[in-house]
Amino acid sequence: MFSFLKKSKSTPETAEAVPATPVATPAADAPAAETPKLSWRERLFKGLAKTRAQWGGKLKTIFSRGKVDDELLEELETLLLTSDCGIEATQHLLDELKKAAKRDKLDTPEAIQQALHDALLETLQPLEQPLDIGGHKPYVIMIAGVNGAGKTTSIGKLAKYFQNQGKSVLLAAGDTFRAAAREQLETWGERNNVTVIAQDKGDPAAVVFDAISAAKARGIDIVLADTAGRLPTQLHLMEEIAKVRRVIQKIEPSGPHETLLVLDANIGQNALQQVKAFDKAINVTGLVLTKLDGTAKGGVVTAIARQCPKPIRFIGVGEQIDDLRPFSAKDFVDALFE
Ligand SMILES: Nc1nc2c(ncn2[C@@H]2O[C@H](COP(=O)(O)OP(=O)(O)OP(=O)(O)O)[C@@H](O)[C@H]2O)c(=O)[nH]1
Repeated sequence: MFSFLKKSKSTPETAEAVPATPVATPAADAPAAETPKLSWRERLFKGLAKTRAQWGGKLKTIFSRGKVDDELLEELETLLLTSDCGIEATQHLLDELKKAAKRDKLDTPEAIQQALHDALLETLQPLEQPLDIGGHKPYVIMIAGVNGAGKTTSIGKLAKYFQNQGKSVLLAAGDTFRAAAREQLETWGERNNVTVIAQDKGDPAAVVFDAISAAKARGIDIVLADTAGRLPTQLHLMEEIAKVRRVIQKIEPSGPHETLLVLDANIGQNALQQVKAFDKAINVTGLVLTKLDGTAKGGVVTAIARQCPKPIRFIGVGEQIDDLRPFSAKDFVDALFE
């Protein structure tokens, strides 16, 4: 019933190989079946509980004064900084609040809270740019990030997400460094009933090259290419991933059509360095922010918005297959204030 394909160097890919039959099966939902099904908004709300807990009570106390004075601004500054908003975004939000207070003569806790809500929303809105996968077939998405950021898991979730939109997907197991990553991807592929192109050992660029050839031969809509985790300080590995990108361009000159950097939200402010370093090496076009459920550092999205604005294509708020969705600034901000 599954059609994933494990490929080795000695068995070159051909168009006649096992055809992909990318149809979601009930098995794709198996891990989620034991828990009650929550809507995405409910899961987002639950996922952001830690960040909200950090804000919630404190915001009420801070805003209870009912006027925007120096003391309020100082307390709010501390709260925003401890939520990992970063200095630049914190200053921006405080300035916006001061402006609104003057303009609209804010004099109730509710009005001040609403003004902060609106300033946050305005700051994050530009990052809401959903991925448009039209225009190229196959649409090649390269996934990068540091070790353990959630790349392989996100690929599994994305495969399901795209299948639900009626798209066929092929996975490239470009993490040839960690054997378990390949196995993990194959498990995800099996669950989602999609082909996985893998090699036991070898060159990640070659795996991705083969995967794109296979996708072209089979008329697949989307290639999701995994890569091994690496730190921006490991220069030889950054060069390796830059090579993967160059090799993609050899077989698909317009690709990769999206280069996603996966960031673990727990790293807070370090996210900024990672975006800058990966962007330099592989021209990052979008972000996936994972593990927002495990952190009180959700404020890092505002730091990203102000200091290295890249579209946040998806956010992850849990380990289940449905726990990754496109970023909606309004849903995100609402979930922080509800
Ligand atoms: N709670 C939570 N856990 C997540 C989320 N996304 C990924 N994880 C978990 O994070 C861990 C690491 O995920 P992987 O997908 O293996 O990370 P990776 O980036 O592929 O790791 P390497 O291959 O070692 O670089 C796994 O236990 C995942 O289940 C999320 O949104 N929330």
